[in-house]
Amino acid sequence: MTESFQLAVCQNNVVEKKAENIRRAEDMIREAAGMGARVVVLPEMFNCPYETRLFPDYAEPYPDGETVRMLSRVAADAGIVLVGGSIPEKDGDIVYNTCFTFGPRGELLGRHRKVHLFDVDLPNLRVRESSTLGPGNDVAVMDAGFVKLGVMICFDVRFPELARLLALGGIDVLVVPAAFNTITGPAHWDLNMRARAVDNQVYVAAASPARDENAGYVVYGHSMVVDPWGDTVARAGTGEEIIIGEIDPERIKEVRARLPLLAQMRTDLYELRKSGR
Ligand SMILES: NC(=O)CCC(=O)C(=O)O
Repeated sequence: MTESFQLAVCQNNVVEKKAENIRRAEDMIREAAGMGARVVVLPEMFNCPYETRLFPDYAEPYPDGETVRMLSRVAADAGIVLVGGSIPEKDGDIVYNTCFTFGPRGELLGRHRKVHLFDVDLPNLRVRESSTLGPGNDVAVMDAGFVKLGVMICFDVRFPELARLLALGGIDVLVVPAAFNTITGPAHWDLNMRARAVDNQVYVAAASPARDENAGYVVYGHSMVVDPWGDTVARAGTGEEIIIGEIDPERIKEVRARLPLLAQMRTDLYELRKSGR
């Protein structure tokens, strides 16, 4: 990465009607591009209420789905890199929680299927993503020319090994489309985003949907951009909002020069193995 640029995170409301979610996302992406953003990020399941039983009904295939067509078209119209949050993606008999990223000509830069499914038992909150979703099996660095990006979807962010693989692959920004909730959010949202930034000395851009107190699953909100030192560059409230953070290559260089963590790894003692799949 050689030059600074503006990155925007869109924290959109998600309602029951899929078409309305797609329309709202398009409006916010165009607004963010108009504010000068070169990279725009959407949240996890931005076109679908976050309820596991609904994922198959909202699922669509690539490249013929209405949501992915909109993402590609708007990325090209606005000339931006668009990290399309995530949507339920249908491939054969399996539904994945998938992030599609498009480049400034509307080309597909990469696809990340959520690797770690959110199967948890929390106080008053039991979630089994695996009841309707299959896990992804790939880790990919996306090279957009002026920046290298890696994507982890929500629960993925709790697995530092995946972030480290992406950092070793040379990413500048770790993008986390997410939908934490009002139980884990206050405890662990900022902590995880800042920790992944500090561990790997990269920027982290975390995107949440806006909060709806009447939803079956109440999301945390507070989308944020964190710099490689762990400082919060921008942070949303809980409502619908666009936040913008500057991504500066000099900041990455400075932090890595002061604390050369990646260069000081004891790979003679430990090793991360990429799966053979
Ligand atoms: N959608 C998710 O993966 C939620 C993850 C979450 O809330 C967490 O605390 O982790």
